[in-house]
Amino acid sequence: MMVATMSTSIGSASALRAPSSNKRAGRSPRALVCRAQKQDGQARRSVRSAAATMEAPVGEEEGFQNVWRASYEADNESPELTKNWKKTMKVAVTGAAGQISNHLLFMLASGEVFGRDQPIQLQLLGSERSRVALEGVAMELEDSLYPLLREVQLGIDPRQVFADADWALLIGAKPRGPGMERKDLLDINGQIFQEQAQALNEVASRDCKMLVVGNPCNTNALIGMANAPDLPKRNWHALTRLDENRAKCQLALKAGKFYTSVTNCAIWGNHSTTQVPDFVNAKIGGKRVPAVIKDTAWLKEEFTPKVANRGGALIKKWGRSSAASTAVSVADHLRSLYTPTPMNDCFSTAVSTEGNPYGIDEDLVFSMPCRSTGDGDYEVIDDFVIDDWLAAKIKESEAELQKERDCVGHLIPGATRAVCMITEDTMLPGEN
Ligand SMILES: NC(=O)c1ccc[n+]([C@@H]2O[C@H](COP(=O)([O-])OP(=O)(O)OC[C@H]3O[C@@H](n4cnc5c(N)ncnc54)[C@H](O)[C@@H]3O)[C@@H](O)[C@H]2O)c1
Repeated sequence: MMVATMSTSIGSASALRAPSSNKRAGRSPRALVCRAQKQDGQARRSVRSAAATMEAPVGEEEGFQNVWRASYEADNESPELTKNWKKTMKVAVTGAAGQISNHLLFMLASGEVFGRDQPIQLQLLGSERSRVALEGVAMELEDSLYPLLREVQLGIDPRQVFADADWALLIGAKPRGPGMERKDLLDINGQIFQEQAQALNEVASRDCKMLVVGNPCNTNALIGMANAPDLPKRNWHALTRLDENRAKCQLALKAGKFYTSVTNCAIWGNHSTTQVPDFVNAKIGGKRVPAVIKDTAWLKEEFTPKVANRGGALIKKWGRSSAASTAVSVADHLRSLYTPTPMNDCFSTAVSTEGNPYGIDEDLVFSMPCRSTGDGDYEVIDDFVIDDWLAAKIKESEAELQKERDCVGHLIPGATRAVCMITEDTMLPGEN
């Protein structure tokens, strides 16, 4: 039972206090701790529920300006529920007041992503513009009464919000504004990821894993890994699972099968219109796709662009970019890392190409077929067949990523090249 409602409004005058009788009355409440502080030494307030207040007075913690925390303390009421729970996982999410997060946060808190035995603490990063909206998000999380959600922190400073994070889901990024060229967007969002990576390098768990969703996600992840030298490069991912899911759906529709029969379906390359959905190695009902869908022209000329342009087609219909299916694909991505990959299957994730078995430039973040033993880590599968068609397509996506890398050389420590050759105004997924 919750004993206090939380007001996270910045500067709200009334401090909420739970009835002090709750603990003594033996109700063992799920105690709510709420702190709201105003920045720059202005008036601050700290609120605690009775259960917590009786144990210790609230102090003002250094470095917690701009951070609002709602902490659900274990109430010891149901030891049966919690006795097999794992250690709380700290999951930082950026762009937490945005569309994708609005779906994803609730999936994370419910346990359907990391498991019903995995309590989590959400550390939510917003931008200056979205800070009030973020408080609304926290209110909805609170009202959802998720037992596994142990704590929520809100803030706009990555150095505070990323503290000890086990996972950082980096969703927040700026959309392209009117008249903005693609190279400008690479620069603007690249700066966000440079700053956030530096913060992760300083304060996150040394095993922290990062998933970049904000576009252009491959290059943002490349900037991230270069600016976080103390975190393992292989822990950086960029999301291409949505593209994989879209490819599976189209193959299943064409074959007249249910999508669960589509396996081994990889996306190669950039999360952009040069991405390569791999029908050469994909299977339907255990058979190679070209043996099931014999229409090669469809596979090459319709399927491939349809998957690559799906985001844009969706915007035309709906007026905004995919959010729910993106959140689902983030959940799929995370689950794939914590579930052993079945034999003869794979999942797609864009990761460092260092040491890759396909001869791809070793200094990129490139989507490739991977498998996991279920421990959160992955390996790149090394025996995919690369025919001439696939090889040529992979080269195109590689060339695009090389150009993107050159455009953001100024954000990559030690980069040897920082000349932007992207003159054409190509689109990011979802923009067209
Ligand atoms: N990789 C993929 O498959 C995929 C799919 C869909 C969307 N995306 C990308 O995901 C990103 C987010 O999409 P959305 O629909 O949620 O957008 P959105 O505009 O609804 O939300 C983005 C949020 O991020 C916040 N933000 C901006 N800069 C920030 C910063 N520096 N720190 C923290 N927060 C910041 C904004 O205030 C906003 O609340 C976009 O870049 C989009 O292109 C990627």
